[in-house]
Amino acid sequence: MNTNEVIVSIQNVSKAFGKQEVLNDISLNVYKGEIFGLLGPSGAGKTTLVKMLTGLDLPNRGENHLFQEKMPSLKLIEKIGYMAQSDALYGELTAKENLEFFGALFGLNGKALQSRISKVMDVVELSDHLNKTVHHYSGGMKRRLSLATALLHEPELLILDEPTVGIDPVLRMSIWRAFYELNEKGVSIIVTTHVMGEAEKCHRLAMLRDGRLIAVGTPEQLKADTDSSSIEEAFLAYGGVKA
Ligand SMILES: Nc1ncnc2c1ncn2[C@@H]1O[C@H](COP(=O)(O)OP(=O)(O)OP(=O)(O)O)[C@@H](O)[C@H]1O
Repeated sequence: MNTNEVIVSIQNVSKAFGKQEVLNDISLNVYKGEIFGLLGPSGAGKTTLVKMLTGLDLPNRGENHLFQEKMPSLKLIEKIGYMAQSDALYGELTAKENLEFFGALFGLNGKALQSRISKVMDVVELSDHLNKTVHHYSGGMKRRLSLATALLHEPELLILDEPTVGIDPVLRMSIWRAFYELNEKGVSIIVTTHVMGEAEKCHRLAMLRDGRLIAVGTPEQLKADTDSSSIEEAFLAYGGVKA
């Protein structure tokens, strides 16, 4: 369901921590309706880039625009769902209590909040564990609950930082099914990964290495342009190191 409407515009963005340049002149558009992947090995700069897209960090040079609004912008908070790399959940609370807390932050309450909670728990297949203390959740369940918190306020754009890291292949497939279902309902998704198989599931991909953009395109284009039979081969052909 790709469209021509640009919802994320990354314009000549660079970022350094001290003397270490972590992102170098990145320019990139993401269109409404896309599942867009940021692929690169550990340390490539994926998290740094998505943090800037959510407004949690600022570039040293360049600008990020989301929905035609320069980031950071408080106005956009309701349009974005962000799932960070590490789960930001309260272990001593139940899943329901966690979701009530995060829902309240977005101004949800009463029946509307309870209805959203049951909907998002259904999406992540955790409905049977609503009243379980998060402390007793497995790592994979926590990832899925984090996704549920990102979905609560029905964001138009989901930004997911390695959402399936540490999750077994069966669960990974069920999470990707959830992404496709959300996408079919009009949600655009930006997802970071270093897993080649996941990159293949995205509509378009940006390949990052050492803070530089080395290629952008559909998985099919990237493979065809490098005469590769896999995304991994294409990544190496573009000058990436093994992710
Ligand atoms: N707050 C910070 N202070 C100093 N250096 C940082 C900071 N955040 C990130 N870095 C450095 O920036 C580089 C890129 O990190 P980043 O987390 O963006 O990479 P990544 O592609 O997301 O990697 P991973 O897949 O391991 O999460 C790394 O060398 C990291 O050490």
